[in-house]
Amino acid sequence: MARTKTPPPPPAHQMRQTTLFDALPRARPQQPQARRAHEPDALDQKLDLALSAVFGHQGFRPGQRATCRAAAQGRDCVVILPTGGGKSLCYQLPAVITRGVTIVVSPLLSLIEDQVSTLISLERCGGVPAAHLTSSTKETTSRAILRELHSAAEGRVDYPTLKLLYVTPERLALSENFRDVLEKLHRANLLARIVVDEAHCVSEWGHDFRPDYRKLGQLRSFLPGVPFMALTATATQACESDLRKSLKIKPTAHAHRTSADRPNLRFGVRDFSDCSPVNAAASFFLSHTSRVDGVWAPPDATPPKPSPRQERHTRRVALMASGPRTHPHTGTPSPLPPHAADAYNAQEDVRDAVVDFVRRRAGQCGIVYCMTQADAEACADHLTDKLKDVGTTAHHYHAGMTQLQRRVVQAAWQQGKLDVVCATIAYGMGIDKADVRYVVHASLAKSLEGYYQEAGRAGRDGRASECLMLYRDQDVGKVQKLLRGFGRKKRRGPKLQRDLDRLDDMARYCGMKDGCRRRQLVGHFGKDPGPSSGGGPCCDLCDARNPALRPPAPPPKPPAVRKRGPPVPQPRVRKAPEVVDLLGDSDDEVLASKRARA
Ligand SMILES: Nc1ncnc2c1ncn2[C@@H]1O[C@H](COP(=O)(O)OP(=O)(O)OP(=O)(O)O)[C@@H](O)[C@H]1O
Repeated sequence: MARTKTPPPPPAHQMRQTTLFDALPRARPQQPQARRAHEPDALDQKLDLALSAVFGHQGFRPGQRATCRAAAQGRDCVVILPTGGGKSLCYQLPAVITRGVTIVVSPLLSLIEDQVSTLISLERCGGVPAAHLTSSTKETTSRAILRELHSAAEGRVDYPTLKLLYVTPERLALSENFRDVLEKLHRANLLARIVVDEAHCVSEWGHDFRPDYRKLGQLRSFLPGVPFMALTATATQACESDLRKSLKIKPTAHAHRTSADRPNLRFGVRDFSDCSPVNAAASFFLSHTSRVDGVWAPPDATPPKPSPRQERHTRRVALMASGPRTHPHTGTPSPLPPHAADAYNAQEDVRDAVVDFVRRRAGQCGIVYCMTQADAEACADHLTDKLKDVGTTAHHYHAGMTQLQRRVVQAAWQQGKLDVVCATIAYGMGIDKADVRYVVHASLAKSLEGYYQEAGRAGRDGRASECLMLYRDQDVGKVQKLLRGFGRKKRRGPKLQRDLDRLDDMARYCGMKDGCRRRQLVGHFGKDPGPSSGGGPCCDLCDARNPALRPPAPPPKPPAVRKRGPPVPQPRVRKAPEVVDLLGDSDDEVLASKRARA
């Protein structure tokens, strides 16, 4: 009987793994949930397999599959997905299934560290090999990374173990050695892709322009043919076309832009500048609470709250009665001039509103954004102090803390040991916590783009969440001053004008008395999303117009029973003019009081 010969095993160097994907168990790919426009091919199967085996997801989110396919085929990509839409997967998955290293340029250290630690701790596949080269990378680690890349590029090892290497744009711009290694990797066909995350930083039309991002386009000249991928959540049309030009994105690039709409977010503004009618809607926003199942409903029995103006007046009268004012934290007497006392009161009002808002959401997780580091600390102290009874914990987070302090606070918050983080915008990018139920801005954001990105940290799990802005019109002046700069750093020219225009847009959003805040926000980034489908959360202005959500009108008073008889003479009461002023009585009463004094 003729025996069939088994072929000899290939030489060891041919048995190498070329990608991490090859090391994965050959499980059957999961059936895709949605019907696809094309027949699933080998690439689709590879994507499905890596999606479940490496990342543990059951299906792709809108836009992810097409982007992963285009990236794996070596095309340029531009991806504009809302915050929490799953942009990272669009470059991490292709990085895992293609040969070579993917370089990810990202603007923020905390974002980079977050991403790397998530990737290396993906347990299903024993972790995706990822690292970063930033100012926080230890010298020995940096040297080891560069050594490995050089070895692979020079053919001393078959391929680099690293699949994803995160760098800051500054690092890329500064390090000759790093540029050199990129060139060598490219020549050895081991440079898979350059990813530009938070790509709006490339454009001067973006709200967070970084000059070093602008230089990224130069990489095209010494890395010809290397595909680029640009991703952002907040790019207006102008910003998108500028970043395409700057990064020299090819016309054949795959583009995916979804509406910036986040239907699970409810937007509101509470105006502390005056007692505008918007405040009625805003108080209503504050007094409503979300149930865990995401249905919006008024709280069961809340005692009627005095309006902010009434509260302010009560406090001023009490202040006048209590003699010279003392600082609440230091205890030192501070005879404030009248305008400063006003500002101080407004600040107190804002903090009280934050306390009130957080108290109604005790046990939920949130972020409070503050303008300065001192504000963030004071706000966290205030919340901790006032919310002891409901067990809410709060801590500040800002750039003035050491890296270790920041890590401890972030870890406690991520693990649910801390309810609220009071932060400056340093805490904005890179927070991947699914169950943030609210984001409160205790001060004005500089632009709608920045605001939407920060507010977008809420509700990444898709469940109903709230975004509240506490607004005082004097904040506009403060932010304008910051934007104009001081002394030698004074700014001029068209860039300053663009920033001031963005601030105007932000102030206009806060001052809206009509219309829909969600439509205003989403329309700013592209197409108007149209009116809310109803039933879900929308904004304070829409809710105020919705008869189903209007608080029940108080029952009519029974008519007073008049007794007939001669009129009883009333004693005349004289009011001191300052008291009349403080209580905000009507002009008629002031006039009457003046007449009485005359
Ligand atoms: N296909 C998917 N199925 C389930 N979960 C997913 C999927 N894709 C991404 N996610 C999860 O969604 C969350 C948000 O993803 P990611 O951080 O990539 O969002 P993003 O668009 O980068 O947001 P941001 O702009 O805020 O950085 C992550 O926890 C991620 O694991």
